[in-house]
Amino acid sequence: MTKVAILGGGSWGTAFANVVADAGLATVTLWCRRPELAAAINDTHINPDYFPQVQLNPELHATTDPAQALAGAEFVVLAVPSQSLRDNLDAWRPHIPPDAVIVSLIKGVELGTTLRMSEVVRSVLNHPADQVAVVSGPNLAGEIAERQPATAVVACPHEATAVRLQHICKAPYFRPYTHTDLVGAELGGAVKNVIALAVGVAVGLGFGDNAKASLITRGLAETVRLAVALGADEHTLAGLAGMGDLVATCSSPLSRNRTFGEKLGSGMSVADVIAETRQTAEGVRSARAISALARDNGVDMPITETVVAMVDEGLPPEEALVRFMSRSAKPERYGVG
Ligand SMILES: NC(=O)C1=CN([C@@H]2O[C@H](COP(=O)(O)OP(=O)(O)OC[C@H]3O[C@@H](n4cnc5c(N)ncnc54)[C@H](O)[C@@H]3O)[C@@H](O)[C@H]2O)C=CC1
Ligand SMILES: O=C(CO)COP(=O)(O)O
Repeated sequence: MTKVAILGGGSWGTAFANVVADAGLATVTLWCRRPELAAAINDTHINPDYFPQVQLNPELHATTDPAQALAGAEFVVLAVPSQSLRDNLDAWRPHIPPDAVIVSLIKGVELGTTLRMSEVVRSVLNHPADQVAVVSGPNLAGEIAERQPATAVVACPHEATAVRLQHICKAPYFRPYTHTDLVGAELGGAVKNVIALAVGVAVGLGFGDNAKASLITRGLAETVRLAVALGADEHTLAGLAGMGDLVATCSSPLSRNRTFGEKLGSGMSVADVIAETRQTAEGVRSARAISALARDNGVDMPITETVVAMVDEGLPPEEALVRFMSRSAKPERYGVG
């Protein structure tokens, strides 16, 4: 059987490891940071910290030893926060088989370098582009852990690699589609977290569906502008990794990014929201990196910039709204192509 290592026993790492175990074509080892979590998964087949109500596949094995997780792995799946990935990869590098396919589940952009996660992987591991893939799409981990139906995109510039990955994660409730547009799939996932934050703010301010739909649609427009400027196919963003993920995340109270924004919009300070947010809300730190990437490429991303102003510069949500609504009048389509 194919050997798969999944590095990161948080919500998506656990849920995705369960998908691969349920798909039944691979042996799956989940690397967790904490020994008590690994022991609970091995002994009870439950991840008590993230999904206490879910019975995981009993074939799923957990360990805190990266060497054990990575020995002989044909697929190495990364499920840690975007801003720690580089340090994690540095530590794991000696154990990662050079011919393994590296799969990023991570939806973020690195602060400082503005690199996408696949670029961070390649810069640390020197893996060829054909051996680096991403999984993205409307994939709220809580629903997938409960084995509710979902679809996803598995993207790799080398189509045969995407097909191999598709096979090992195709479970009865999880339907992955292949794609070769890695850039589009990655940016769709990263930017939607920022847009979900903005939608959350609108919800927290008490606004209704017109405001939400406007942010989702204009959020997609600025995602497309950035992605196309960086070489993506604009149609990718009309698919699961673009519109699909954006709609799911912006509509769901399960979304950590939307919830973060909702708390800001209802009057909490950024520091207070950060203090009570236990799981990763990627949009909070990736917003600044995405806005820098946009600026470097001459792309206008007003929603992203407004989120940066609220999260990093303390702009009150009410003022952010005024700033956004008073921008100069424009045609609906500009700056694409
Ligand atoms: N939760 C979800 O519904 C989905 C999440 N994602 C993406 O997956 C990535 C991981 O997110 P989640 O699993 O949701 O986050 P999480 O907060 O639930 O789990 C993060 C995991 O990384 C570990 N971790 C945190 N800091 C670390 C560090 N410095 N070194 C090593 N490990 C560290 C934690 O112990 C935990 O196991 C994010 O980029 C997120 O955007 C993508 C799709 C769905
Ligand atoms: O990426 C996700 C759904 O596809 C999860 O969104 P949050 O990180 O906002 O919870």
